[in-house]
Amino acid sequence: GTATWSGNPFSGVSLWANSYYASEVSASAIPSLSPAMASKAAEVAKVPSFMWLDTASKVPLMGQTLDDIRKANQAGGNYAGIFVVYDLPNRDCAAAASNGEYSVDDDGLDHYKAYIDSIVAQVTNHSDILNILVIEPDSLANLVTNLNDQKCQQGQDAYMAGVAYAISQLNLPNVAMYLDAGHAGWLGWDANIQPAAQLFAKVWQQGGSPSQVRGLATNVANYNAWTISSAPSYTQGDKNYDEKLYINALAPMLTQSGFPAHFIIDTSRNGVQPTKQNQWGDWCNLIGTGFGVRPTTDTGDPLADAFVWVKPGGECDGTSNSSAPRYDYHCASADALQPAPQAGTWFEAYFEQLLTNANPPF
Ligand SMILES: O=[N+]([O-])c1ccc(O[C@@H]2O[C@H](CO)[C@@H](O[C@@H]3O[C@H](CO)[C@@H](O[C@@H]4O[C@H](CO)[C@@H](O)[C@H](O)[C@H]4O)[C@H](O)[C@H]3O)[C@H](O)[C@H]2O)cc1
Ligand SMILES: [Mg+2]
Repeated sequence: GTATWSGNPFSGVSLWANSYYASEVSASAIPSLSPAMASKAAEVAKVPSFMWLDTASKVPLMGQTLDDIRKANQAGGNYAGIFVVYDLPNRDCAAAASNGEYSVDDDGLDHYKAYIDSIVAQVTNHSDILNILVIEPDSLANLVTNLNDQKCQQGQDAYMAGVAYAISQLNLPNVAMYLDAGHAGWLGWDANIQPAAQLFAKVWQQGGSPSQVRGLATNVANYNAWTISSAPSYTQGDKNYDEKLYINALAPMLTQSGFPAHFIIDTSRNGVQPTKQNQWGDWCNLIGTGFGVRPTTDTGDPLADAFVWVKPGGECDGTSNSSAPRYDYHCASADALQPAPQAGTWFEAYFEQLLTNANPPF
């Protein structure tokens, strides 16, 4: 029958650890590790992390993953698929490291709609499986703080229309969605948080106030604590200096704007607190980080549906090679691990850093 959800979509399901990430670990990590570390690495591959659909050509891989899940569920499992929708035109507009395949200058919004349609087809062909989706990391957050950046300014309408299209088309019984909401260090500031709440509510309403949007995802591909006893120095006076403070400040503003939201928080790389950031805005391949709390619904906060691993630990944030395409200077900063390959490709030294520093340990 059709998979459905109500309340917390994470309650009562197991999350799927996809074979794409497991193959990255087994191909690139295991062979170069000591036997002791190799067996720990094999454990990491079993932790469910989100699969990023960062090109249209990745969508068939979503189908293969859903086929794997179907087999496991027919064998008695109750697995949900976990995917990131991530292909807006002018993607990652304020940075260079994760720019995508589509541009507003080249019919990007039409290409994006076709990309969304292909995801809808996969979800529809697997209506027996629950899909939990994070929608477009860094997109709306960039519209809050970076409209001074030309690529963000030019992409603004496509971001709004693209996200509205995505949530209206994916408003299906076997889908639960969380819009990306940056993180405490990005939007938690007094100057940013209210405009952010209004923007999230506006996009949700422009998408038809879809029932299958459960709320927002925070800290995606970032390193903030869920909760920390005192404000680290790099938080520079932002009263929302961790993700728990951020979502508890944001939630009532969203409700006031007519958007009742719950949250998921990316804990894949926040195991070491405080971080070693020189600046809170240092987002690329941060040194000294570790895998954080494993995915769970046991968050201790009614606003937080789950801690999840959205960023697959070991996949790079961006190249440190200044002569390479998509080079972003943040990836050559003093607190960024170098040398680093292209965004999304395997970064073995980073994986080993995360594993060595994991908290809780493997
Ligand atoms: O003292 N004060 O009162 C005060 C007030 C306001 C201040 O300004 C705030 O400062 C913040 C930094 O502290 C800025 O936050 C950074 O913004 C960047 C985008 O511009 C984000 O980068 C993205 O990160 C993603 C992964 O998270 C990457 O996937 C993506 O590629 C990458 O582009 C950083 O995370 C995020 O930390 C805010 O914009 C800025 O408004 C500062 C001080
Ligand atoms: Mg990125």
